[in-house]
Amino acid sequence: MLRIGLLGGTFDPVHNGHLLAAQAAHEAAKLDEVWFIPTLMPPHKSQPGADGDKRRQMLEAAIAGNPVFRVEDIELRREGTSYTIDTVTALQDQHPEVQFYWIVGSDMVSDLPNWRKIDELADRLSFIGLERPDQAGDDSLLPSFIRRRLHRAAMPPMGISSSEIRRRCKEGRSIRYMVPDPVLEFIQRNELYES
Ligand SMILES: Nc1ncnc2c1ncn2[C@@H]1O[C@H](COP(=O)(O)OP(=O)(O)OP(=O)(O)O)[C@@H](O)[C@H]1O
Ligand SMILES: O=C(O)c1ccc[n+]([C@@H]2O[C@H](COP(=O)([O-])O)[C@@H](O)[C@H]2O)c1
Repeated sequence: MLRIGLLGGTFDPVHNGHLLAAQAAHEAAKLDEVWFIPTLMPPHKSQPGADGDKRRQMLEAAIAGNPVFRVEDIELRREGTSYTIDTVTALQDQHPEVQFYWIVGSDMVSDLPNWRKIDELADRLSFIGLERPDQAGDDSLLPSFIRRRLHRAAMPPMGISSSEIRRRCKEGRSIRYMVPDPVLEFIQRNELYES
């Protein structure tokens, strides 16, 4: 059975922290592939700054050349709020032969109990929760049905966020080495995040 990790996010824009997170999950959980899933409308955030197609193009540019990374635009093609349960249900229907894992950043693990239909989601797949090697995540506060389905994967801390990148662009500061060069070129060419 193919083992595929799903990394959902706004990716506004994708940055090196996302790529390292995908790589760490790939290695720790012995995944065959990681699929990046850009949200159309994130459940717990304001609307993205860049439109879905531009965020998808930046992702494609970021992962080019890595045969085990792929962009899955299922949420961009579905109207309304991008709930993970809807995405996972659809992907499992389309790929019954695949074992899926949902990858979550260390800051997101404690939020899992608030996700839509989290009990059904935890029945459908396991989670890979990234954690800093020097700072183990405290899972004792999570409900046991989530804890049972949570695998931890160590990742060297990388203090980069999309909001920091957008802030830097607005201030005219450099984001070089925070995003892959093709993403930097795309942002500059399209004058993204300048206002
Ligand atoms: N630097 C990072 N290290 C590890 N995981 C990350 C990092 N940045 C984001 N993630 C994880 O990647 C997923 C998608 O994140 P998202 O697209 O919201 O990026 P973000 O940088 O957190 O964005 P924003 O700053 O706009 O909130 C989430 O699970 C998030 O926890
Ligand atoms: O389905 C939910 O209720 C839910 C609540 C919060 C976050 N998520 C998903 O988690 C991923 C990361 O979220 P975010 O807010 O960091 O972009 C993204 O794919 C979201 O759709 C999903």
